[in-house]
Amino acid sequence: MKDVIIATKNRGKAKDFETLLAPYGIRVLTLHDVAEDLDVEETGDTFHENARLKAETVAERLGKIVIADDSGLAVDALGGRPGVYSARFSGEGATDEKNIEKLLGELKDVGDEDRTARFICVLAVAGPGLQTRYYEGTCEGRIMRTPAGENGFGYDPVFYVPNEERTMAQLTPEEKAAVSHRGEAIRRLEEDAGELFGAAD
Ligand SMILES: O=c1[nH]c(=O)c2ncn([C@@H]3O[C@H](COP(=O)(O)OP(=O)(O)OP(=O)(O)O)[C@@H](O)[C@H]3O)c2[nH]1
Ligand SMILES: [Mg+2]
Repeated sequence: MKDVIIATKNRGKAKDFETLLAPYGIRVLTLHDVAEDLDVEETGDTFHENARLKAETVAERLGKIVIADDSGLAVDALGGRPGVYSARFSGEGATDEKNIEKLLGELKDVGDEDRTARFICVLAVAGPGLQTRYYEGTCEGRIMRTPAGENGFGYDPVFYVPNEERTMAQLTPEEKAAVSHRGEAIRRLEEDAGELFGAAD
């Protein structure tokens, strides 16, 4: 069993990574396991910048290779918002529920045709002696008018995936892994995984 460190405190993300990496016999460690006290300020304007900040700060602290994930929801009718601010959309003390409420409020008068959106995920891999690398994934969908489904996290209950004819939160973890932005980014990283993390046991 190999350990891979994901520089995140988001338990929903961590679960996504567990599902994605379990087939390779990889155990996921997060900041809750390796550096609970570390809070990296996400001061960047782009997913790449914030992913780099998180990956490089944690890699430097631990002296190990780490993966960071910066991700979010871009809604066309909102000019790409909430984007890099997805986690903080509803302001101080934001929760998934409050973020969804704000999103549905802003889209209240937007017709079905114009509710297109995408999830974006940028993974950064940083480590000692390594030039930081990036892997990107996206997932196209539409914003529902009411939440549906219990799985996943964040905006998953209001993100409808046309090909699956269900919301992201109505998919099983394995189904989400197959279609999500995070899944696509991990599959791109896979090509370099042997070199970065050593051959799987
Ligand atoms: O419904 C969703 N399904 C997903 O699959 C997903 N991926 C990202 N998001 C949203 O985008 C924010 C990331 O912001 P983010 O990258 O800064 O992460 P975070 O602050 O939650 O944790 P950390 O990794 O920074 O510790 C999250 O909180 C969510 O609101 C998602 N929502
Ligand atoms: Mg964050």
